[in-house]
Amino acid sequence: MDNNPSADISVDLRLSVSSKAHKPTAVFPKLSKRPSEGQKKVSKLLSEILYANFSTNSKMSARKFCVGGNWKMNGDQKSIAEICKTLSGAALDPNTEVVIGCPAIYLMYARNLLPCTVGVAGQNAYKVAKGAFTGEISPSMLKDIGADWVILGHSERRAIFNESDELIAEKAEHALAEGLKVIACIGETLDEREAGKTNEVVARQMCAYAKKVRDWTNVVVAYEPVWAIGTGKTATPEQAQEVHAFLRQWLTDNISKEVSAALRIQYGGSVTAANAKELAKKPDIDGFLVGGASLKPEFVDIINARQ
Ligand SMILES: O=C[C@H](O)COP(=O)(O)O
Repeated sequence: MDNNPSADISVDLRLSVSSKAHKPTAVFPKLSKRPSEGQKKVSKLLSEILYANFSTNSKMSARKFCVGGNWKMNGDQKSIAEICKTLSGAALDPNTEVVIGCPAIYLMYARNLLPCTVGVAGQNAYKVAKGAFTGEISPSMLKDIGADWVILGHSERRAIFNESDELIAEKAEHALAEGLKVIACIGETLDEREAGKTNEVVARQMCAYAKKVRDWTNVVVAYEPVWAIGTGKTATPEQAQEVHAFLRQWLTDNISKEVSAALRIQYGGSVTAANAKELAKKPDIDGFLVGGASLKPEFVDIINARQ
């Protein structure tokens, strides 16, 4: 039997977990006598395999909650100063990353008023660094004035400004190359949902990003069902979780297990202080992208939804 360590061993797969180290302490074969060398080898191997899986799961639960406020084309100096004052004076959950998507013209103004722990995002950026592109702004310009993020592929950019999956992916590729972090939006319309095409649509949008994005470290995906945006019709926590779980599996199948475990997926669409806590309990919802409510004091409660 020593020569064939895998033979005749029944293994107890339950993990003994140290709450401090978050590491299984041991996995031992059930033995009626002292373990042989072969059995010890099998036990060690199983411990390593299980610890590797456990580590991946630990990373999943360690995804830092990330809440974005997308102010869209709203605000002026006075109202922005008020929102920034509210955020500066509030006790924000230190375990939640906060990003404000501000109209480009007020980005530097907001940057100077917001706490330094709050990130600032452009709401769009073009796919090249500079040139004859009247009206556009580039990722390097955003970086130059203190933004560290950009929101790309929002459904309003897709629907109103006819941005294609391909253009959005090119923008993401360039923004990442310039050192910005990207909130990459996806989501289905009501017609697509009612036609049973939700998964197909979000997979197509993810595929487009995946053709251009090589390193997902600085990407957060925002799943925003278009029918829930600005309508007051939030996806139920179950509906949102179902799509987030599909996306997680899509990432495992098409990118890698590691990216799937680490990538944060936000939910967006009529998130309010009233529904944020329940949504935040879902295992694959790693934050929110908030429109209307991010302009109100209740945004603080949304940021703190996990407390
Ligand atoms: O980017 C944010 C989304 O469009 C959600 O907007 P909303 O919270 O007003 O529905």
